[in-house]
Amino acid sequence: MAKNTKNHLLSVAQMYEADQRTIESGISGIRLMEAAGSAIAREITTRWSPRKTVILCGPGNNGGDGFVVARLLHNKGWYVRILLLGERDNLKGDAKTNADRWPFETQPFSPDGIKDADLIVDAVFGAGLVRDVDGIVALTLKAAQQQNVPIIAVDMPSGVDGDSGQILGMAIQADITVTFCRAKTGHYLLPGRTLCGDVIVADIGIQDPIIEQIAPENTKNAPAHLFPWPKTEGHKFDRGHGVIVGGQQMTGATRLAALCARRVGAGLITIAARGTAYMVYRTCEPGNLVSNDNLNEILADPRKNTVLIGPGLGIGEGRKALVKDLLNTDKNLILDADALTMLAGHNWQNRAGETLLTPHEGEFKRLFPDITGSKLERARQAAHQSKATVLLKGPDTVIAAPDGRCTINTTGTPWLATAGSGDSLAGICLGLICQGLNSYDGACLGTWLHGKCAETGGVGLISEDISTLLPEVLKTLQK
Ligand SMILES: NC(=O)C1=CN([C@@H]2O[C@H](COP(=O)(O)OP(=O)(O)OC[C@H]3O[C@@H](n4cnc5c(N)ncnc54)[C@H](O)[C@@H]3O)[C@@H](O)[C@H]2O)[C@@H](O)CC1
Ligand SMILES: [K+]
Repeated sequence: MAKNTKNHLLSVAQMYEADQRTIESGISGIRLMEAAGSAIAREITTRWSPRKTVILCGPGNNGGDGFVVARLLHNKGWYVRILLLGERDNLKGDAKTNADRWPFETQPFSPDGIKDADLIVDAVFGAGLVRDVDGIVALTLKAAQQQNVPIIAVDMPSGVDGDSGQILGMAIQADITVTFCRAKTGHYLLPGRTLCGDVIVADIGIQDPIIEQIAPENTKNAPAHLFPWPKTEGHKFDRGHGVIVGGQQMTGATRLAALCARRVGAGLITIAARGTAYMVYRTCEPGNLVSNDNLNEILADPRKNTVLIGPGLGIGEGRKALVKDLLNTDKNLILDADALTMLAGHNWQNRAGETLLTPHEGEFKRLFPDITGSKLERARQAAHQSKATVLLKGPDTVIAAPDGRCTINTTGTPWLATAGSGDSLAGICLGLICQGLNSYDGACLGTWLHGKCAETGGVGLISEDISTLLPEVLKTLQK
């Protein structure tokens, strides 16, 4: 059966491979370029009326796409000028063919060349960006930015690395970015995601089986069908029994996590608590089970299958020993916040249960000080090293599995940057994993739901709202 590959994200190398395989299958490069240029022209003409347009063409095939756009807009009666980087005679292949189809002069790159533009098409660099943008290109792109008119980026905003989303030298801020076949990882990793504006993925005739053969390891967002809907004949014990190691002082963190775990359908949640905190938990939400038994005794019940430790935990030798002991159990384990901090320098081993680590950037650096690279690559390496699913938090959260798969999450709002938001996310993941999702699926779906709650809540969101918003978000998943 054909797989749904629409959520897959390609690396730049995979995009070249998809182009190449398509060309080998009998669709010429020139046809692909015509389809790419047509898609861009279509996106422009459906949004804007004819106006003075400047197309910035680079020396490669991104520039070739620009020549196609110029021709198609000109044929529709638009006034179009092209600024070309480098010599027209030096163009090669499909880009040369399309430059030859442009019967007018081109002008060299210069800030002055932008002056009368009412709309700018950035066809300078796409997949082929290999070094920092500087010199006359940087000056011309800056002038384009200062012109304050709509900017349409072809494939990627020039200066943004298609894999990492990082800026090479400088980059242009686009209003829309039209890319081809599938989005690339750099479209969704920051700062690339912001610089792209709206991302439009256009079909240029690359067939799905080619993407299936390439089998991209990166995706965007969790498939919603993973949600473990309660069954009519189900029982609370079929829906998992999660345990949260309750914080002694910051009891709110544990309570937020427990609420979220229950909202996503966990059958039972037990808070393991000691001392005065035990009474706090006993007198709060009545739907939580609360136990002050020894944690080993609590976990002796095999139905208690998943443990969350970290929210509000604090740091200390006893607590560190507790985290290490949990790593030696066969329970599914979600390690968050202080639990992660205490594992700096840990020698990671394969575990019997599922393991999910949910660090923010600071915790990640303490846990994996030697890992460098793009956010995607760092999460992937950390998952490989720790043999655990790694959920690297941020506005562009990345979830990585030890087998190399990664998901970039795109839901959420800046209102999630608030105390208690991470505890809620850990709780959602606990609720999903205790119901039987593996740690990767649970983390991907959990992050997606968490972000959707923020989008649904809108402005003024506080962490207490997240669990309350979950039912509204879940309703949108029901067919
Ligand atoms: N068959 C294909 O491969 C297709 C490619 N398409 C387009 O082709 C693009 C990729 O084309 P290319 O591989 O030619 O790459 P690009 O056109 O993105 O850039 C390559 C050129 O830019 C130069 N360059 C790179 N970084 C530079 C810098 N910082 N300063 C100055 N010069 C720099 C390189 O030396 C090379 O000449 C895609 O982004 C897409 O727009 C589309 O037409 C669809 C089909
Ligand atoms: K571009």
